[in-house]
Amino acid sequence: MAEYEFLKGHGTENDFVLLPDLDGTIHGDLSPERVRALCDRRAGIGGDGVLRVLRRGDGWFMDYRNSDGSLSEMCGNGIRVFARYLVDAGLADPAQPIPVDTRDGRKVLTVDGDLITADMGTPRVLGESKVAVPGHTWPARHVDMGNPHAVAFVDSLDDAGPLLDPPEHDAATYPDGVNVEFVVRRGERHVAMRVHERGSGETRSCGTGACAVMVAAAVADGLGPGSAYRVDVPGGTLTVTWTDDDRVLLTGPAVIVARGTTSL
Ligand SMILES: N[C@@H](CCC[C@H](N)C(=O)O)C(=O)O
Repeated sequence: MAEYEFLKGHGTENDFVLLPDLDGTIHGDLSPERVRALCDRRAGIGGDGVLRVLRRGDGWFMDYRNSDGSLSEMCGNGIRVFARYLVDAGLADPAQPIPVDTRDGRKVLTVDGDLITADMGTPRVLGESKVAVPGHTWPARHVDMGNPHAVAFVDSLDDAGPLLDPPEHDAATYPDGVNVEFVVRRGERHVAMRVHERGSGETRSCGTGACAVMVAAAVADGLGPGSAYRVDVPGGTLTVTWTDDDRVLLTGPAVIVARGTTSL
């Protein structure tokens, strides 16, 4: 049985299985079944998603899959873990910006010791719809960070309940599903969130989600580009900066915690 190299890493406990496949010859067509097997927390390695590391031209491509095997355009924590892998493996110089292509286009990462910042590009602040869990319904702001988000401000993070199932949402607004964030205020420019991710369920952090939350909070506060928020997630703390030139920067820790081989 063939054995393949893997690594395991996380960004604020949003965890991933990394599959180095630099020239694209190892993993072929990474099937949803294999992704589910790798992400299985009992029979597999366990993770919220898979990051396949591909070389593309003179740069890199992050082939991201949710734990249910579905594709997403972008993963903000995943791309920071991806950059950590490149640096640890000697494939990228931490003193230089690191460009990584994704299904949402090129992102550029910068490394500052334990912290990695991803330039996530320009957010799209769209309309409002509703999200619901049993017993609660909230208005939710649609923010597109390359992938879709619905941001709901709630009285207590407990109100979201166990989040075992995807929250109800407007299928016309989100024909491909949605990542739903529940947010409370913690202080000035400081919020806390829980998230139910499309394709992965409740996770302990979501980078694109933290960016969507920051943007929704800033808009609600009458702010916009030129502001920064602390965003607490169950797995740690992220900093999101909305720059004067309308780009969103996501900063936080990203670590590789294990490496080995697998036949999965
Ligand atoms: N955890 C990620 C987002 C992963 C993709 C998402 N579940 C989707 O389907 O859009 C992040 O850190 O951004």
